[in-house]
Amino acid sequence: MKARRFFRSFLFAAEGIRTALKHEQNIRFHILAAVVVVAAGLLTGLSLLEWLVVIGLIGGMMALEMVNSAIERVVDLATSELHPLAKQAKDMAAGAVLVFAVASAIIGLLIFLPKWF
Ligand SMILES: Nc1ncnc2c1ncn2[C@@H]1O[C@H](COP(=O)(O)OP(=O)(O)OP(=O)(O)O)[C@@H](O)[C@H]1O
Repeated sequence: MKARRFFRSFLFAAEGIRTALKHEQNIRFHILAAVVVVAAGLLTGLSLLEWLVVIGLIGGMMALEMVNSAIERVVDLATSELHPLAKQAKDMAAGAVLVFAVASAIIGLLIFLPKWF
């Protein structure tokens, strides 16, 4: 019974990922960026620790982008009117994505640049 519930939750999560891929252009951009980074990593040669960091950042970025999209939907569901709290919620969620993206870019540069130059 528990295993069935776990499996159902897994299916719902997979459905969420499919929805994000279908409707969110940002997610598709992140996938493209991830493919480029992984290709660069394979060509450059990364240590195990560096791969762990890169994979963690890629996964974190995509997960955060999906949470941002989920927050946008919940806000839109809660109100169709302009409300300062709706703006704050959406802007903070977008800000969280930006913070993680900037940190990821800096970490990526710190990993790759010394190997290239
Ligand atoms: N109900 C609302 N009340 C007040 N401000 C809102 C509301 N909905 C969106 N906004 C604000 O309007 C701007 C654009 O919002 P929008 O929902 O188009 O988001 P977005 O970031 O362009 O997302 P996306 O295009 O990925 O759906 C943002 O600053 C957002 O905070």
